[in-house]
Amino acid sequence: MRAPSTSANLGAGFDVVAVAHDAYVAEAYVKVGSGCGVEVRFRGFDPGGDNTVVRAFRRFFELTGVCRGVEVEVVNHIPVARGLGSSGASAVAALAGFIREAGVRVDPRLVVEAAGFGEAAAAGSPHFDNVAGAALGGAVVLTSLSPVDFVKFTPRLTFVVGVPDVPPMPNKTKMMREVLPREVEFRTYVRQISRVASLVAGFALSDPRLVARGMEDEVVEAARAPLVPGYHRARRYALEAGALGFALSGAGPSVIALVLDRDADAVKSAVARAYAEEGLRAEVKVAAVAEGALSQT
Ligand SMILES: Nc1ncnc2c1ncn2[C@@H]1O[C@H](COP(=O)(O)OP(=O)(O)OP(=O)(O)O)[C@@H](O)[C@H]1O
Ligand SMILES: N[C@@H](CCO)C(=O)O
Repeated sequence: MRAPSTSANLGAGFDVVAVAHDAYVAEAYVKVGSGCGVEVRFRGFDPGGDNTVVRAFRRFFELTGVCRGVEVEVVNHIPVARGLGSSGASAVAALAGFIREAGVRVDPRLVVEAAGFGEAAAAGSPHFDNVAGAALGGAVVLTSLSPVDFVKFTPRLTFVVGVPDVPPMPNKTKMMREVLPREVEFRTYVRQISRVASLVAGFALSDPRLVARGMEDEVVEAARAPLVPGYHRARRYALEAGALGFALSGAGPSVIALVLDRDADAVKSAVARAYAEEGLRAEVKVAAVAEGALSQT
């Protein structure tokens, strides 16, 4: 089973918006037997015993009242701790693999809720955006956090994803959530909800210029950008090269630019040049919106 990489937030949509893209994938190979409990092995990066997959299954079995013996092998091609949803995608791929192998029908909202709780192993607190994107694909908007509910759109969008090769900060997402302001000024709040409205309208109308307007953010990115190597130069060069919008991918350090197809190569080169001038190695890819893991169940 495969689950796509995702970019959460997209600027103003903190914790409630994510897009799934074909930049990378996480794979899970699942065997279902008798008994009750899950054993997970990781090929490549191993996050240790308390990981998102184990926590997601634990929550899934609680929510569904179903418990089976499950063996999972995860092969994660999504760069870890880079803001591309690696922790969430591995849990979603594993759960979707279980659903297919066990031949059960499950409300997608339960899958997203279980995997989102699993994210606490990575981020210190549950968040549902990355896992909703990995499960459903497309552009997902969380319309309720408790109980979890969402709307999926399938806009035709093209992105450039920049992944700087910087030493992973320990507990990166947890730390990036701790630097966020506790309060915002009311007029700031109103500007932000206008941006989220623009994100949603842009997804619904498949209008990249509306989506781009929602990728502005003066709360979360303002707090996080100073901690992200290359962010400002990559943003400036991407916009100068024709990008419509630019944002941190999730909690970073990766970045995501929204582009028209005709500008994709120019923006990709501009972002690569920005990182090179910062003395950073980076992988920069053009990516399209991807389908989610549950489309294969
Ligand atoms: N199944 C898993 N796969 C990857 N990382 C995991 C997993 N379970 C727990 N982790 C922990 O989470 C960290 C990566 O999660 P983190 O949230 O920091 O980044 P990410 O998921 O790659 O991207 P994003 O910022 O979009 O969430 C790893 O350093 C690891 O310690
Ligand atoms: N919405 C989460 C996404 C983490 O990838 C955050 O920004 O902390």
